[in-house]
Amino acid sequence: MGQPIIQFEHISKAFAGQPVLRDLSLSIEKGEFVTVIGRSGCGKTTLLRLINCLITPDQGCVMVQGQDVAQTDPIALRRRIGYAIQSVGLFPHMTVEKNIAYVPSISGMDQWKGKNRRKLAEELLVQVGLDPILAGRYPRTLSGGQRQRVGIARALAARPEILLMDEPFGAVDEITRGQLQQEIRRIHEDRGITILFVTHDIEEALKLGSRVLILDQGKIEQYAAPEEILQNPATEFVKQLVSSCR
Ligand SMILES: Nc1ncnc2c1ncn2[C@@H]1O[C@H](COP(=O)(O)OP(=O)(O)OP(=O)(O)O)[C@@H](O)[C@H]1O
Repeated sequence: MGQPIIQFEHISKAFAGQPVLRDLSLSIEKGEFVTVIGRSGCGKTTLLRLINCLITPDQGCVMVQGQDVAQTDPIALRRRIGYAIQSVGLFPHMTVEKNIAYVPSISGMDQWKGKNRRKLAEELLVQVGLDPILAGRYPRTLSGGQRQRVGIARALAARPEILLMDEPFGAVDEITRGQLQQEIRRIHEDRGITILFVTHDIEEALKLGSRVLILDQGKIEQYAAPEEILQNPATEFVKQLVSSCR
């Protein structure tokens, strides 16, 4: 095992005096697919946003690829880390192609210049299971599921080594969700990318994760492979969480 790609070292974070994460330490190895689960408000989004420096810890540090994120230019850091969220946040005045090309373009990635841009955007659309013809459309003309997929394509465009996904499949129907799950699995396998994926659904967490991180009250209840969690739940909380999955 090499150096962890992401490390939380004694992280504490409170909002308005309310502790959200308490002295949390965690190492994530390169290439893992970590699913993050816990009750609403337990700090899942906070954990993700500490990685790309959208928020800063009160105590402790977060290391990404061996570098303390507090010492890293946050803009450069965010360009290296894909971020896909439930609300997607596509730019409404830009075509799908331009949305997807946005980060690579502002990062000065040469291969995204000129005619090649359409080709690369179309390739990404195909990877996330969409018809490449959508490249020329505007977000408002897409369905919710299509927008979700474009959001993932956009997060992947700059070929990040880390992809943060915050309930990316929360707003789609069950069939689309199943398809998106397969697609993200395939992308994970093909690219060898490290993924952190927040979900409310324990079955999804166990199905997708190479490791599952279970949080409660700002602490780690268990961080282990799905089989281990099912066979040896570390706490009463984990036992209850997985009780419906046996
Ligand atoms: N910017 C902020 N200002 C104040 N409080 C915040 C802020 N961000 C998060 N919180 C609070 O911190 C706690 C954890 O929030 P977080 O979004 O990390 O939870 P979560 O586990 O992702 O929740 P959910 O599953 O509902 O999305 C919540 O009580 C939330 O209200």
